[in-house]
Amino acid sequence: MEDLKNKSHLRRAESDRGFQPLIKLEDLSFSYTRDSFYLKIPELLIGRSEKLGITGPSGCGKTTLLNLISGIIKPNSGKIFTGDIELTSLGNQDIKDLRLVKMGLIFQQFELLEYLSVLDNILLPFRINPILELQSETKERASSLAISMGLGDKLKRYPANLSQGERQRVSVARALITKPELLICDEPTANLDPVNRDRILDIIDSYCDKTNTALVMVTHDREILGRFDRVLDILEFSNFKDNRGHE
Ligand SMILES: Nc1ncnc2c1ncn2[C@@H]1O[C@H](COP(=O)(O)OP(=O)(O)OP(=O)(O)O)[C@@H](O)[C@H]1O
Repeated sequence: MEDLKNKSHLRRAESDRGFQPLIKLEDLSFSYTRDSFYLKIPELLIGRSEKLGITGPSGCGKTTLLNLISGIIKPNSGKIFTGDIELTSLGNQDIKDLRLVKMGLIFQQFELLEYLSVLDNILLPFRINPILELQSETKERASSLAISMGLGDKLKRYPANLSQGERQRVSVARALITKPELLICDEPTANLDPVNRDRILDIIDSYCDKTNTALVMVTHDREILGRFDRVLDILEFSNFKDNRGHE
């Protein structure tokens, strides 16, 4: 348990270079309507190149926290900052734009569009939002991301003809195509075997290391906790009760 609370990376970052968090949550509280579940987070700072793992039992609020950080849902009170921008002060369209430009999202179920090819799935953020301009350089970047993930010969295929591991690699490439400052992953390896799990995690790790991209990943898998700079147990912040007596 002590390991889970180890904040040495953050303290090191703070003392090394006058710590400037990429994400800051302040006095945050959140509950779903008429639901007894709530999250209360006095303060949470995520460093600019930090790798943060989020754990806790099913239903304790891990996905809820990711949705708050990415602005998909809004807190009842408190503030969320992305760099200098107060996300919680923005309107819905500005939040969407901010998410699109600064964050890459990867989900357990891959969330690929079945009627688009691998290449078009990777380019999706550019196709659905006019604030991102699709240039020939972007297509070249999509191809090289795909090649670096072992998908170079599958750019014209459709998701139905891919393996689970390949589908998740496409969704990782789609999350990285916008060069996000923060990669948000909700159990990205839950549907993969150990070989594909490690391949995906190695791709994400080395991309984040090379580009100083921050990473926030929800996981149930204790075997991968050693990959993170810090691991946060959401039970610290929620009033979650489960049938094994956790409170
Ligand atoms: N849209 C919603 N409306 C009402 N309650 C919700 C909603 N989404 C989630 N909840 C409840 O909020 C709590 C936290 O849910 P959340 O999905 O964040 O948990 P989790 O830790 O990610 O769970 P899991 O590990 O099973 O994915 C749960 O009790 C859940 O039932």
